[in-house]
Amino acid sequence: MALRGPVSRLIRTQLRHRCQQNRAQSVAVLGAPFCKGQKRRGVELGPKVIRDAGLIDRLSALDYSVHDFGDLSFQHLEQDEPYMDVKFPRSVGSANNMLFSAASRAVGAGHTFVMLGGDHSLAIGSVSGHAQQSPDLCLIWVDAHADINTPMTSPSGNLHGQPVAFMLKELQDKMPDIPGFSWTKPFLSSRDLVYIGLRDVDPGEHHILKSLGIQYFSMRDIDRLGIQRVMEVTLDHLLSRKQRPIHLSFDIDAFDPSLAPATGTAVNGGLTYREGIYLTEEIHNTGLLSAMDLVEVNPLLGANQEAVEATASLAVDVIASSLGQTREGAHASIEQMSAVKNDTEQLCL
Ligand SMILES: NC(=[NH2+])NCCC[C@H](N)C(=O)O
Ligand SMILES: [Mn+2]
Ligand SMILES: [Mn+2]
Repeated sequence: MALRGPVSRLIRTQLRHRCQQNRAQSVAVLGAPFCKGQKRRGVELGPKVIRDAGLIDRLSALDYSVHDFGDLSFQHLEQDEPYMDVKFPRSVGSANNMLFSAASRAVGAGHTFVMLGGDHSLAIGSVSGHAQQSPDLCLIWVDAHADINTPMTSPSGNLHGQPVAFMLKELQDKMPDIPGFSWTKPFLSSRDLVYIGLRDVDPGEHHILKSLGIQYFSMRDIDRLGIQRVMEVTLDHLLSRKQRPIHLSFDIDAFDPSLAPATGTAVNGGLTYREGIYLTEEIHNTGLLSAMDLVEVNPLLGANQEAVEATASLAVDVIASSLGQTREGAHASIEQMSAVKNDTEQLCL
């Protein structure tokens, strides 16, 4: 029986809106094959192995329209002397400037933005590009490391250990003028950031975390509280005052090296598979994830092909789960089915 009259018209209008909302759900994937934020070759191959592990098909199966924008191509700079102890400042600055524009455009066009690294220095461009469109965003940083060194505190001079220092307003007067970074401006308050998974924090970083009162959950905290409580407190901390867009910056080395061996700065005692997936499921369930990074997959550092594939496939699982893949299965809603079949009789089911 076909539905007629004002009620059915109302239902059909609502269906159309739902359908349009669903269609508006689109993901932009962008590769950033870049390695100059650290010294080991191979992390620039991250986007390729993550795509080869089936990322695009997995996201398409989740009912998104997936826009794969390919990889950025970064220019090679011949002259890039260290500044203080900071390595490759101009290369890192210019790569991030490109990424900044791309991220801002993707988010501005209404996509959920997924950046495939590359090393973690790329979060400077990715998060600041996102913030350009969503100034009230909050940041969840999942990592064995805090990546909040300043050039003065960094033990290595590697910029992948420093991206958060470029973002925080509270660290503005601790940051020198580094060549290549004149385009950056701090945009994040320390209360809008939460770390999960820390277990290798440098003394200068520890001092910054404590003196700014940054909310963090080390692996020890996860042992004590359990991942469920950690996510509850994380989301409460970031969202209880107001609902706002989330940026998830996920370093694959947050996982235990037995699960993610192909990475440059592996640290024992990391997240289990189930903790990592629960964490991303909870972020998805907020409905507020607006951009994410998946960084530090380095296929040249796996002991063999199997190790590389395990790491890349874990990266795909993290992204898919952040974007709504569930462990309990799912079926299309009645609204979706009726919209697809263009048949309101489905409603009688
Ligand atoms: N994104 C990463 N994997 N960072 C590792 C950083 C290691 C160390 N804390 C440093 O600053 O050099
Ligand atoms: Mn790390
Ligand atoms: Mn990192």
